[in-house]
Amino acid sequence: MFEKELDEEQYEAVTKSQGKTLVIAGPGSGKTRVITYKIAYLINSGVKPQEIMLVTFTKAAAKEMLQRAKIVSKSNLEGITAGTFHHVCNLFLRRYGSTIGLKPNFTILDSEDAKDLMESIRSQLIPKSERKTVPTAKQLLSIYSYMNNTLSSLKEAITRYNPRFLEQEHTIEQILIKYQQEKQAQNSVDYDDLLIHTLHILSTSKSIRLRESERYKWILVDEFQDTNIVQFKIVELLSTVHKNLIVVGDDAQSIYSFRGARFENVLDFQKEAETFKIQTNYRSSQEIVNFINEMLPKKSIKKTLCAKRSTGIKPFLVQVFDHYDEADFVANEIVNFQHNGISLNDIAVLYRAHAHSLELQLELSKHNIPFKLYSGLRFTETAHVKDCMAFLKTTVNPEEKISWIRLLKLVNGIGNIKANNYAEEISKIGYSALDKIKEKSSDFKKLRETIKNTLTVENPGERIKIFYIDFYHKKMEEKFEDYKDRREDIERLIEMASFYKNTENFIGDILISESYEMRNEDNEKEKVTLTTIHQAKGLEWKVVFILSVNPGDFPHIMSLRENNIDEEERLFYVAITRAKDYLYIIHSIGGSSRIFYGNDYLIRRGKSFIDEIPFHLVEHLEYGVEK
Ligand SMILES: Nc1ncnc2c1ncn2[C@@H]1O[C@H](COP(=O)(O)OP(=O)(O)OP(=O)(O)O)[C@@H](O)[C@H]1O
Repeated sequence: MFEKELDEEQYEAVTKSQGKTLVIAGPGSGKTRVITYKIAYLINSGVKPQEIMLVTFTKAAAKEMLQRAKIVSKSNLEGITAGTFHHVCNLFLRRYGSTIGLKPNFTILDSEDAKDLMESIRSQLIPKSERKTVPTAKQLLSIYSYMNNTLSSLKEAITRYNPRFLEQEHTIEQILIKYQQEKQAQNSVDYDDLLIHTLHILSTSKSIRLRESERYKWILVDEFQDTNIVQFKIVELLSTVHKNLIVVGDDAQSIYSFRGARFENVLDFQKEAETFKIQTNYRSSQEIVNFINEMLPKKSIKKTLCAKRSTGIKPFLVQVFDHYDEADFVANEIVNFQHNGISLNDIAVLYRAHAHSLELQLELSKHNIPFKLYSGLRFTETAHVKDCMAFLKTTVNPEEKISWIRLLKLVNGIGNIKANNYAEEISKIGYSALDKIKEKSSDFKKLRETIKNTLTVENPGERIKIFYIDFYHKKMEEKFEDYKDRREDIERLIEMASFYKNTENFIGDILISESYEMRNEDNEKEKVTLTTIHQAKGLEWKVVFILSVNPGDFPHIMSLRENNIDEEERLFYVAITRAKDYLYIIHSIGGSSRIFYGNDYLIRRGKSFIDEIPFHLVEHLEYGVEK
């Protein structure tokens, strides 16, 4: 059965795997195929669908695998349990939730609901005057979720999230206790509870554990490298009786530790499991595979991929001067590919952080190249960039009310009505109206002062910088949980703006590129994909560009500071393994000046992936000039 459809290693993994089994699947080696055929193989060997559980990372993956398995097995697979951990645990709790006091009609709070509940508890428990120092509802949920998904203590979770909140540990604990009580009183659970409650029931009730694990003769887990400790324990407990736990994954592609994924699950499981490796790569050209083999992350299980495809072109290692040259280079290459008949849909640009794509977004717009973003909003649509642009607009055109309203609403104590009234006033009589506004808060005075100070400055970059340092950075910390990432965007915005002599031109360029993009949103079919590497997981393109492979950008600045770059190595590995035919790794010698960190030189001396690249495996290109 299936000898023709599978290669030798896949065949072994499908037909010989039983008991505790770890299938280490290299990138592009056909993980999906192995799982699909394993299901079909089991069915054809007489296993009933209801005796199989398949757990996947996304709902879409489960659907795709089942569809294929149905075709291969010629069975409708009626009764199989398949889906994400959340799905599987939800089914479980519908049956057994009553043992921990959940009524069968319990409801699930989605992330928004959970945030609303947390917010209301936070407001109830913390007096208004003290709220500033307490984490926001979103931050509290992140801490809570990390604690649940890693089974760590509150202290550990806070330390990992942001040690500055340690002072608030007691308060945070009170809020979280109340949050738990409230959920229980409302007969509801959040996403994490689905896992935590399931684990609790399975660990404490022997009869349920035996009944369920008697039922599931085979448990298959996809993307095992990204499971957390709770998920790992759940599938172990569910396979207590038959012990047929087949997990498939690639330890070298584990990239979700920030969410609690535990790369060590693979290594721990390997100690007690039989291991199969599938190492034929069906995706990339021989040259790219040679390169991939050399870049295997150091701490991962040894594997050597063997390319199935014929030879192609070596990956390109491109040295540019700075981000502008980088954007210019990529845009030009994309135009060339287009001329050579390659569809824009076959091209992707990958980066470590959304901020690295900003110049490119503008450059693609200038070249009329449509693109879609998998990660984040368009630069110009993000709230913090819009805030800065609103400020900038008020400095050139006091008559524009929309920008004034946006800006004034940043001030504590100014809501919609006041902001509208003040904006009306300023648009009529100009900046002098600012002095007539009777707002006593120091916040407002600060804003007024900031505006006045910037009016005498020519350079738009300098204007945003003053606005940011004197006023906005505090607002950003209050408003956004991910303010650190957003700070990078602001740095880039300042950097871009500083190339312009006059503010009107800068605003014009930014807004025109934005309106071009809006116009072309829906009617263009072919688009280049711009995505973070995290979002590119599992996907593939003919042409892949990896941007900003500079110390501090990628590897990320935080990982360099913490001297923890293992996960960055795995991210780099995920990135390079997405390419089928053309791979470009781009780094800059100039780099960006990190205005607010001020320690750029230090960081730039940190680890660089470029130093690790065997030079004979890549084609070298240089682009751009020293400015
Ligand atoms: N035995 C095979 N013969 C021909 N093509 C195969 C075979 N096995 C897998 N493939 C093809 O290889 C490609 C990569 O497979 P798949 O997307 O499942 O990889 P993967 O292991 O999930 O990779 P990654 O982890 O890098 O995302 C697919 O196009 C798949 O159809």
